[in-house]
Amino acid sequence: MILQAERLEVRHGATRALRDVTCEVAEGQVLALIGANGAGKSTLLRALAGLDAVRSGVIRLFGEDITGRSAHAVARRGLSLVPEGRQLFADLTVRENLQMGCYRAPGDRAAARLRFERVFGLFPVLRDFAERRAGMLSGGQQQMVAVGRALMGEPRVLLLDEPSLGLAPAYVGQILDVVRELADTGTAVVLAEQNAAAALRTADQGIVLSNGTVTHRAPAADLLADDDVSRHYLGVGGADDGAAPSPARVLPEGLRELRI
Ligand SMILES: Nc1ncnc2c1ncn2[C@@H]1O[C@H](COP(=O)(O)OP(=O)(O)OP(=O)(O)O)[C@@H](O)[C@H]1O
Repeated sequence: MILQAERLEVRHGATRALRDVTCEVAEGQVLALIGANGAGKSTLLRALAGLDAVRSGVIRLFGEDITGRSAHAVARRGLSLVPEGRQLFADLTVRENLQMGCYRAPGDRAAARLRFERVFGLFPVLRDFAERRAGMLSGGQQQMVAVGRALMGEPRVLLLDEPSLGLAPAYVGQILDVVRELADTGTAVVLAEQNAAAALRTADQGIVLSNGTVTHRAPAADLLADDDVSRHYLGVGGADDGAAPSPARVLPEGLRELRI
């Protein structure tokens, strides 16, 4: 396993955001993290990336204990996080934003050019918009820049926090296709998503988080077929729904979601 976490506990003040969470991801595999709002998905990704302090438990990257290491040290060992909300530099161009991702693996000009080519190969629209300011792009295109920027550091492990959030279905498919492609070329990916059905269709393994603990752990295909998971996280239509599934939101009986 490239990345392993054992019995993690993370607190935010008085809130125990993660309790006894164990997970792992292998080279070439996608692990989907499923769960409702506030379940602990972002906290788990941030803990793995060295951004949230781990109170107890162990994180190993390539077999090395990295628990308590700084985010910078973890990044240098080949792990990259694409945070929720993208966090691009809106006033810089697409090319400049991508360039920012190179700091982890500076290399020479030729190496940088190859990395640009790889990102443009995965997201051709970014080549066309390379000199545009990132803030002018659509949400889906900005998400591509965020993923592309992470890839410029040539990570062996990629953590993605809700990459489909707010995107049109066409973009969701495009981003998740690239995620699959990255895994198929050897990257280990951890994908946190409320868009559970789409994530599980992309993933090899999945875990479901609820209130900071793991409630289900299984191959992604088994989770897609699981009645309990389907009812709570996959929305109407569940695994067979080809369209973008509804987000995991369980409303009290009698209440209908208000769509504006
Ligand atoms: N900086 C923080 N300070 C205090 N509490 C926090 C902080 N970040 C998260 N929490 C709490 O920790 C718990 C887990 O939150 P987390 O953001 O990890 O969940 P999530 O599954 O990623 O949800 P979302 O999909 O809304 O991002 C929640 O109860 C949340 O309110």
